[in-house]
Amino acid sequence: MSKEPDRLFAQPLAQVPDFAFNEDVVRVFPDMIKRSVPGYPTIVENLGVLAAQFAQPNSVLYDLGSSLGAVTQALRRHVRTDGCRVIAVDNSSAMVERCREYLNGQDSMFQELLPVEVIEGDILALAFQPASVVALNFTLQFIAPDQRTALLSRIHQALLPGGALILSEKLRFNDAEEHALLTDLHVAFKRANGYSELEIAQKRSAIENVMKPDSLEEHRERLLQAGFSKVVPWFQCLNFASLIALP
Ligand SMILES: C[S@@+](CC[C@H](N)C(=O)[O-])C[C@H]1O[C@@H](n2cnc3c(N)ncnc32)[C@H](O)[C@@H]1O
Ligand SMILES: O=C(O)C(=O)C[C@]1(C(=O)O)C=C[C@@H](O)C=C1
Repeated sequence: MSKEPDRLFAQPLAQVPDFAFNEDVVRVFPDMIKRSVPGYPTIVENLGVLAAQFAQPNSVLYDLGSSLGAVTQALRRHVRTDGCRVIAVDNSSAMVERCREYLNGQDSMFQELLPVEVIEGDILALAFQPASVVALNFTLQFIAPDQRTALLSRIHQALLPGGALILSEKLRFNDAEEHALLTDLHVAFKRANGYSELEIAQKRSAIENVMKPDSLEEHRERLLQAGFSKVVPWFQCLNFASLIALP
């Protein structure tokens, strides 16, 4: 994985462009996401552990919005169920290209990994195959809010009995005091990871038009509306959380 440090927002920008998963972001993404998302390494590794509990024989495990394939690699490290294969999907060609390189690297280091296919495409236009595990790891927040229920319904329809959707997101909070406290603590987390006030401020304005977090209550309601029977939060660190949704 690239070790290049994220300095994308370190210099003052006359106008901060909307955040995009382009080649510049791809180069620094492993560093960016680890220093920006509290609990990210724990979520990714345990997503593999959880997936191993829900994986059903001869089914697909989806990594939707796979970026560089961190979740796909964790699935391949942990799932041993017969006949499973991973399908990773991302609509950023820069991400997909680098993801394929990293997965080739994983293939050359380990034997008997689950087969994987990386698709460059829009998850909103995907024809889902019967799946036992679907991971949306910090991806739904980048989908237009009015498209989210339809996507989750289609995922629900594809899920096999015994399977699960694992959904990780940045959260907002309906209680203003809770929202302010956890937002401040997230800024402190970024500062402690070496980001300057300028970097934090410019990143915030880059993502505010493209990334729309929901509250835990909104997620729960929407998942139930999409047909899921049970929603179980399994991880929260500051304003970032991960949920298991059962079909
Ligand atoms: C924050 S990143 C996901 C991080 C990744 N899952 C991980 O755990 O390392 C969000 C990803 O979703 C992808 N994405 C956003 N909208 C998408 C869409 N409609 N279809 C496919 N991928 C999408 C972006 O290109 C980006 O790579
Ligand atoms: O809230 C932030 O500042 C973030 O950086 C969050 C977040 C995310 O949750 O995906 C946004 C964009 C980058 O992909 C990395 C992290």
